[in-house]
Amino acid sequence: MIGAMEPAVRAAEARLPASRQAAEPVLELRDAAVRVAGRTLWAGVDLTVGAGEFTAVLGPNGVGKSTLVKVVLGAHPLAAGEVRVLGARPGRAGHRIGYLPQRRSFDASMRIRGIDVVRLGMDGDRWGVPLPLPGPRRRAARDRVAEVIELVGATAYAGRPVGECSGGEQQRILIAQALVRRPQLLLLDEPLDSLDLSHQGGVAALIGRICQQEGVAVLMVAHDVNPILHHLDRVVYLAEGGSATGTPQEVITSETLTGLYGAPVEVLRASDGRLVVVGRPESAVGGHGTC
Ligand SMILES: Nc1ncnc2c1ncn2[C@@H]1O[C@H](COP(=O)(O)OP(=O)(O)OP(=O)(O)O)[C@@H](O)[C@H]1O
Repeated sequence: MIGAMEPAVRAAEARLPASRQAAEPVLELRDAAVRVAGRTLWAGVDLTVGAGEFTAVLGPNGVGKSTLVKVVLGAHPLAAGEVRVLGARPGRAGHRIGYLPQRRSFDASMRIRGIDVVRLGMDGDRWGVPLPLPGPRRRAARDRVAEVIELVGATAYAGRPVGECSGGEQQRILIAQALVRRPQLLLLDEPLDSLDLSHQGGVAALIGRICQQEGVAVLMVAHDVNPILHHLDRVVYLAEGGSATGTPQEVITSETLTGLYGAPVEVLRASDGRLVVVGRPESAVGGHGTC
């Protein structure tokens, strides 16, 4: 097992402005391990995420990436170690966390408009008929919905039925919904899944911008690191029983992945900068062999 790469974390933190270095971490995991159905999925995860930082969770299918997100949400317990979310135990942060679950999309017959989907992020967790908000609060809510729709670049189609929107447009609407209550931490579970390459690039750039402009920390499960590679501050790479944490340049190397898998793995860089991982059980950096 490869533990956390503390020098890597220190190097990443040294790049941050002093105000952000001093602030309390948004998310901290210390020597964390998870068991599911009597099996240790991953262990030794050490991770510190500060405001405005973009972290990817990588690893093969079934290794426990979504389970890590559930740990942060407080929906799955750790078997060992510690986790702190916004200075408290998981499950206490409420609307300070925005969450986009895996494989959410809308049926083509869905008539609700994009703007209404975003507005549901404001108060959709409350049961019953909503009480009318007083004027100033109603205006503030409406302005925030418009602001966040503009932020994700969805103004042109937010008034259309969401079922008529493309996969990439729906993903932007859903990201807007997760952002509408100004979360400090955004959890995204494979938001690029099923998008074509150009939409992947657009949504990846959007998420990078959200980190920088809004100061939101993002933890994103990804199956292919390449679309987000240039926006990332660090990665958590999970493998059966172990983990490695650091900048992409430190973790996605032949040496680190060979140690993590306990079998020869080669990381190649294509002429366009994409990473290609060869000789391991299943791809988590791109397509198997090439990407
Ligand atoms: N409630 C459960 N009971 C038993 N096993 C479970 C349960 N929930 C998850 N698992 C198992 O735990 C493992 C990790 O699941 P998880 O969804 O976290 O993996 P993942 O890395 O996100 O996978 P993928 O890349 O395929 O989405 C899987 O083998 C899954 O079958």
